[in-house]
Amino acid sequence: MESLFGDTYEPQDEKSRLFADVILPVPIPKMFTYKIPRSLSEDIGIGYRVMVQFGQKKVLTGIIGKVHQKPPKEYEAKPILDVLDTYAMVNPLQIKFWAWMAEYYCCHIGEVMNAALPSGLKLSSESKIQLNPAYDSETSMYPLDDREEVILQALASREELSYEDCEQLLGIKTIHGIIKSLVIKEAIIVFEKVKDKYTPKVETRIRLRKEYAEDKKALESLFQVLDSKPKQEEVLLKYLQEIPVYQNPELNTKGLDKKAFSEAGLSMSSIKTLIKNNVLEEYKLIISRFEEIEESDEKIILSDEQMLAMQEIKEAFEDKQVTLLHGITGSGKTEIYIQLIKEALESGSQILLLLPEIALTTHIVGRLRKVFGSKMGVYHSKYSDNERVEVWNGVISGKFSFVVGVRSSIFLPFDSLGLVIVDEEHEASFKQYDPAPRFQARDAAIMLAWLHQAKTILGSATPSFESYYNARTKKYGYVQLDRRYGEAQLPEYFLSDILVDKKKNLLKLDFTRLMREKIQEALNKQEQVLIFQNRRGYAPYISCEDCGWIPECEHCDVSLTYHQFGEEMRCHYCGFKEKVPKICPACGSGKLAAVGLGTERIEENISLLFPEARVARMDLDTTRSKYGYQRLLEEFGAGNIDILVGTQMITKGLDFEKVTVVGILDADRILYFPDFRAGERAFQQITQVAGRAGRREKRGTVVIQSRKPDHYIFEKVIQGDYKNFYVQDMTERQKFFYPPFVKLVKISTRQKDYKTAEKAARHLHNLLNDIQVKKIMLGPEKGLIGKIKNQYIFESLVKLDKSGNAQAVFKHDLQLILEEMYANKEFRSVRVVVDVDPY
Ligand SMILES: Nc1ncnc2c1ncn2[C@@H]1O[C@H](COP(=O)(O)OP(=O)(O)OP(=O)(O)O)[C@@H](O)[C@H]1O
Ligand SMILES: [Zn+2]
Repeated sequence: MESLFGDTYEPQDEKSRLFADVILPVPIPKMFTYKIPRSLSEDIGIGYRVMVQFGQKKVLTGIIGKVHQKPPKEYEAKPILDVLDTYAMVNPLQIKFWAWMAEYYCCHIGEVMNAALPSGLKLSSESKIQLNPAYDSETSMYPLDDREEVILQALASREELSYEDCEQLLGIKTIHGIIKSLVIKEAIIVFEKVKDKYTPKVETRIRLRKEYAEDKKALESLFQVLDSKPKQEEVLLKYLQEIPVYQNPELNTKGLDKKAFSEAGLSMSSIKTLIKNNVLEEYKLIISRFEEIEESDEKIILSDEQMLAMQEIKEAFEDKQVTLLHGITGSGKTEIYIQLIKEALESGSQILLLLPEIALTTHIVGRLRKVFGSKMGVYHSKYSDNERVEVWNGVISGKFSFVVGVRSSIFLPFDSLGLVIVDEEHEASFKQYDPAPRFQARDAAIMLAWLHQAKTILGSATPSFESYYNARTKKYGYVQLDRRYGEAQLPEYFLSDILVDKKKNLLKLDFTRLMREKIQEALNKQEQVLIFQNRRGYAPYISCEDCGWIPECEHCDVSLTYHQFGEEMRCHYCGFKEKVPKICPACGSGKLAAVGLGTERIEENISLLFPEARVARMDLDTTRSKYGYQRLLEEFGAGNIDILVGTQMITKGLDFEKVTVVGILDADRILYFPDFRAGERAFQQITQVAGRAGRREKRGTVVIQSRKPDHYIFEKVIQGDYKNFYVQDMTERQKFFYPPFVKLVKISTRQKDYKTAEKAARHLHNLLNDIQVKKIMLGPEKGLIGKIKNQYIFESLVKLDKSGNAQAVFKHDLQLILEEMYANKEFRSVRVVVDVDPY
C-alpha cells in the first residue's frame, strides 16, 4: 500500500496490513496465516514459495495460496521469513485445483501440494555449523580434543561447514557426537540453511575476447604473436574453424563448448594461457537438459472414418465438455489425437496428453516426437528431479505448450489448457492408491480441464463402464470408430483348455499344444509373439510337497513370491526379502517346490520349449533403470526379440507391425478377482492384449489358455460384444448398489495391535453410520489383505446416494469425526485412511 509518509508511517490497525495464507507440507487440513513484512510486500503473491516459522522450532517452506487483509482470530500471525522465488512457481488455477482435490478426496491441501510439486522444487533445509562468536579458546573452560580442533581450525577460514564437510575433514562417517560436544562446549552454533534441490545444467564455454572478435586487424597481429607458440595457435585455429567470426563476428557471443577442445585433443594448458593473456575468455552457460529436435512436416492423411470421427468430436464439443472416443484396438485413435493437438497448438492453447504408464509413454513419445519435435514436453517418474523441474519451468515459460505424461502431469503449471486427452482412459493405473491424495487421474483431469474451460477426450477401445455410462446418459459426447485402420482386421481367437491337455499329457511346461503350435508357426515365419501373464517373479509361492507349508511375509498377510534371480523370496507389498530355505522349516522335508507361474518362469520355460527363439521379459523387475522400457521396446521394434513375455505393461497401446500371435497363459487369474469390477477388467485386459496382434495386413492370432474355456466372458470378448456385456454387468451393479449408481468411499483403520485396530474400526463405523444421509454401509471387516507392514487393517465400505448432497454432507461430517477420533487418547495411534472412489 502506498503511503504519503513513506516508511515512517505505521498503520493504526492491523487491517491495512497484508496477510498470506500459506500451504504447508503438514497433515493439518487448512492453510496457515502469516504476516507479509513490508519489505517483502512488493515481491510476493499467490504461488510464491516462502519460508515461515512453524511451531517453536521448525522452519518450513510452503506456497502462498491466498493474500488478504484479515488477521487470524485465534493466534498472532508470525511474519514470513523470506521469499524464495522471483516469479510464481504455481498459478492461481493450480491452487484452485489443489483445493478441489483435497476436498473431493478427503485429504489435506498440504498433501496435495506434496504430490504436485516435483521434488526438485521442494526445498529442504540442511544443518550447517559456524563458529560461535562468543567463543574464546584461551578462556574456555573446556579443552577440545584433536578432532574438535580440526573442525574449529577449518571454521577459522570458512564461514560455515555442512555435516558432510566435517565428515570429509575427519574421514569418519558419524559426526553427530563431535558436533554435539562442540555445541555443549559453546564453540559452535548449528543453524539451518535452505537449499534449492534443483541445479541447472551448465556448460563451460570459451569465446574470443571482444577486442579480437570485432577487429580483424587485431586478430591478424595476434596470429603473428602466436607464430612461435604452435600449441596456442592450434587452439585458436580450432576455434575459428568452428566459429567463423571472420565472416560473422556475432557468432562469437555464443562461443564454443570447452569440451570441443579436449575432444579434439588440444592442450588444456594452452587454453589456460590464452585465457590468462586475455585472448580467450571462459564463461558458464545454463543449458537445457533436453536436446533440440526438429519436427517433421510429414502430413498425416486421415482415413474417411477418422475424418468423420474428428468431425463428430468437434460437433460433440459444441455442447459437451467431455467426449468419449470409443475406437477399437488399432483403429487409429492416436492419429486423430495428433490432428486435434496440432489444431489446438495453432490456436495458441496448451494441451495435455495423459497416459496410464511409462511403458506406453515411451512408445507413443517416439511417434509424437516426429510430429512435434522438442515443442513437446514429456513428464514421468523416470525423469530425474532436475529434468522434471525443467519441464515444469518450460510449461511456465511457454517452451512446452504440449505435454505428454503420466498421472503426475495433471499437476504441471498450465495456465491456458485448451485440450486434455486421456488415452486408455479405462486403465486402473490412473488411480493412485497410496499415499494421499488417493486420486483418479482421469477424473481429476476432467476437473482440471473444466477449471480451464478446456475440452476433454477420453479414448479407449474398451471404455470404463462409468465413462460409457456417462456417454449413454448424454453427460459426455460419444464417438465411435469400429474398424481398424487400413486393411487390418481384428484377430482370430482360440480357446485352449488347460485341463484337457493335462489329462492327455499334452501340457508341456505350462504351455498347451495349441499354444505351442501357434507360437512355432509365428517363429517359422519370422513373426513376433507376445505372451501375457500378470504376475512378476518366478512363481507366486513356494510350497512344501510333503506338508503343504507356504512361506509368508513376516510383516504382511501374504505369501512370498519366489524370484529365481537372487534365489530369494520377496513380499510385493513391503519389499521384505528372504533366502529360500534348504529344508521345510515346518516338517524338515527337502521337497520344496515353486508353485504357479510368474513372468520369470515363463521366460525360462519358453527358452526350453523354443531354444532357437530370442526371448525377453518386460515387467517391473526388468524396467527399473531409466532407459529400461525404451531399450526393450526398441529391441522388440527392431526385430531383435522374437518372443516378449510381460505383465500388464505389454497389454495396451503397443503398436508393432510384426506381432501376429498373442498368448494369454492363465486367463482364469484375470476372471476370478474379488471385486465388483472383475468382469469389466477381465473383458478389458483380454481385449486389449489381444488387440496387439495383427495390426497390419496379416490377421493376428490370439490363444487363451483357461481351465474354464466356456466362461461367458470369453464369448463376449471374442464376439467383440462390449455393449451387451456392459448392459448385463450394469444390471448387476444396479441391483447390488455399485458404481456408477452409488458413490463408494472406503475407510480403513490401521494399527499394529489387532484388537485396537478392530475396536477403532467399530467405533468409527458406528459414528459414520449415524451420519444422516442416504447410504448403505458394509463392514467393518478385515481387509482383503489383513495385515500390511505389520499393521492390521479393517475396512468399512460406504455406498452413498448420488443424488442430492449426500456426498458433501458425508465428507463434511467425516472430517469432524476424524478430528474427534484423533483427539481420543485411545485411538490416537490408529491411522485412518479415507479412499474416495477406491477402484
Ligand atoms: N491416417 C493414418 N495414416 C497412416 N497410418 C495410420 C493412420 N491411422 C492409423 N494409422 C496406423 O494404424 C496403426 C494403429 O493406429 P493406433 O496405434 O493409433 O491405434 P489405436 O486406436 O491407438 O489402437 P489401440 O487402442 O490398440 O492403442 C498405427 O500403426 C498407425 O500408425
Ligand atoms: Zn510384506
